[in-house]
Amino acid sequence: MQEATQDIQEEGMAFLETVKEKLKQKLAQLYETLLDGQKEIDQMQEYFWDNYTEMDEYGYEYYDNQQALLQQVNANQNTLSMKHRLESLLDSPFFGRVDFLYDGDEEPESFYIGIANFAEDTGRQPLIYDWRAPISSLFYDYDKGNASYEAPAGIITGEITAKGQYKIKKGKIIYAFESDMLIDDEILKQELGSNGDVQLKSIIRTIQKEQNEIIRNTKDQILIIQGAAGSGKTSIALHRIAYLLYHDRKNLKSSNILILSPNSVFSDYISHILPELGEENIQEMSFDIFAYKELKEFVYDCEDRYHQLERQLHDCPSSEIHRYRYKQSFDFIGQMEGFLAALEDRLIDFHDIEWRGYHKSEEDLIQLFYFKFQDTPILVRMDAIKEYFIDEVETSMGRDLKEDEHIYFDELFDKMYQTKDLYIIYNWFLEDIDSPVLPKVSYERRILKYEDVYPMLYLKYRLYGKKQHHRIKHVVIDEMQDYSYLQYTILQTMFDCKMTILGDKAQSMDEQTQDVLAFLPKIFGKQVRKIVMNKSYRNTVEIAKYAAGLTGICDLELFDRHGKDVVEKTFSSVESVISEILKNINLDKYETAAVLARTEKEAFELYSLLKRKDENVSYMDRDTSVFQKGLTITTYYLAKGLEFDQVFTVRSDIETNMSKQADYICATRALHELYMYTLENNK
Ligand SMILES: Nc1ncnc2c1ncn2[C@@H]1O[C@H](COP(=O)(O)OP(=O)(O)OP(=O)(O)O)[C@@H](O)[C@H]1O
Repeated sequence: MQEATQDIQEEGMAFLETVKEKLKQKLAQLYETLLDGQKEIDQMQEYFWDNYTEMDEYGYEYYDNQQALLQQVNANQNTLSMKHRLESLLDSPFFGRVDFLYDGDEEPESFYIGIANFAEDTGRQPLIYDWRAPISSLFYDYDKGNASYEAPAGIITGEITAKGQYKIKKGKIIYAFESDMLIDDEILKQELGSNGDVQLKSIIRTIQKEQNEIIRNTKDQILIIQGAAGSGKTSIALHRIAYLLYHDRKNLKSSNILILSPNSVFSDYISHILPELGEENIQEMSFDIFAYKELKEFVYDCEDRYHQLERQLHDCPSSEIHRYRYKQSFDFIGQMEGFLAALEDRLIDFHDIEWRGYHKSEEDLIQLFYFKFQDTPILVRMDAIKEYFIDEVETSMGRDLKEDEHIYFDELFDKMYQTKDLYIIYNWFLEDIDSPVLPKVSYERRILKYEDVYPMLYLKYRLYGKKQHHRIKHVVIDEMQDYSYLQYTILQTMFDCKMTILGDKAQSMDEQTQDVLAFLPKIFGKQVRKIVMNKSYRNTVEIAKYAAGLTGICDLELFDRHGKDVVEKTFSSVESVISEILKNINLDKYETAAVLARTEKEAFELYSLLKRKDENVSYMDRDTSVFQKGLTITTYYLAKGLEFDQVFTVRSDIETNMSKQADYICATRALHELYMYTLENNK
């Protein structure tokens, strides 16, 4: 073992020098190309300005010049991103090595694995293999001994004769050793023991076997990952995207991927991973913001999920909570479908249409409406009939209609609808099912409660039709437990593509933990594959055990990293809590710490008090878009998905139905130290 490690070290060191040399040569070539490219751009611009006035009257020369310029700018951009990639390779060219003896060969070959492929020239065998290359799976999946990997040509078999792990920083080896295990636990412990960052880290050096299986899964249409807090779900989903982009460059671009993330801070927190892995960043969106934009035409503003949650945290009547839940359920969709089936008769008043001798009788219109155009959504069906009629008229007149004539026809056909206002139609429905109706107010005063946002969006899609988002080929849904049956139904109709859906039922924001796994197969059909991950990596054993005890989770596997015991303390005043936090906070040792409260009001009060003692604290609310280093004060629900070196949970001693989940979410945010503080009588 000693000897083997020495080989790995010495050969690694020699190889490092060779690779660095080649990387430097390649970079020097790139600098030249960049300079030439820039010169070319300058000359093109100069030529353009000198000759602008003389360019031909049809603009062909102008157009050609612009195109040439654009091409050169793009070429420079590509060279620039290649330069960035090679510079980061120069800093740390590889982290793994596998010596593989192909069946039938006499000598093993060494493969070095890094963040990206690097070959001296295109077409030559790589010196460094991208962690996503087929051969690299040997590094993650096997110990020394018999092994195989899936290459484009089929399964390749052989034997791993040696494996090495390296840490290289600024071009120097920090450590190198031979490891006959998958990924040495000591290395993982070091990675996990390091301080938290304001950005989620890339885990390519230490991806675990069960995680690798998910990252490299290209087969399943809908992949659902139910994973314990800190099991690496978000990391895996993002590494999976990087893997899919690498393997299907022809069909999949970063613009074809959409991440539905809970809020802007979370988007910021995960935003740098893909660029770090050599891919472009991808679109992220909160479903609530999307829904709000879709309904903007009918309502002035919409509440988001956090408004609803805050109401629940402030003891709103249970009837209201039941109504909210009911409005997101399967049964509610059924009721709405019943309403829709009978809506046509109530909504439309057919009558004859007459224009300059051209005529459509009521019977004709009914025929067209119920037969010819029956598949067109109701509120745009009259438009289809109008176009049909206009077509007949124009053919017969032998000319196109003028703009004012079109306006006349628009009004004529629109008048047959009682209303096209979704807000009013939704209110008819609420009346029908004996639910409290929305206030009958002008557009500027229409603020939609959260319970009505998705029902109204569903209604909109059924009455106006929905946009198919064909450009999107993969959707990632994080925090899956926080989406309702209705939301998944809408998502299923919007996106007919692959999905990675991940979450943890124990981290539900609602007081009822909902198991979305129970209904997702009903919505997405047989194409669903579910994977459960029970091993938690984020927290120390002490914190993970404490957190598991809060919710009664007993099937959790813990990674063996130890730290301080969890501190539980009760206080009689908020001032004493503040001084205890200030006593224990250690930002000399750590990077990030959080004070997590239950409600917005409580969080803001703690923030104001802490701010008086220390300028360097940040308050995070639902509009915050950047996660800062240092001390952050926020609510438990906004801290979901994030992690901090130290966590101070401040809760009142009044138990509510949501206390358990809130405590669990807070506790599992802590990497190294957890303090659970209780404030008596909420003072
Ligand atoms: N294989 C790994 N190597 C190194 N670190 C890892 C690995 N897997 C997970 N981690 C670390 O564990 C922590 C938790 O990961 P992540 O946030 O992806 O988990 P999660 O399951 O989404 O958590 P939660 O649901 O609690 O928000 C992160 O710090 C991540 O870097």
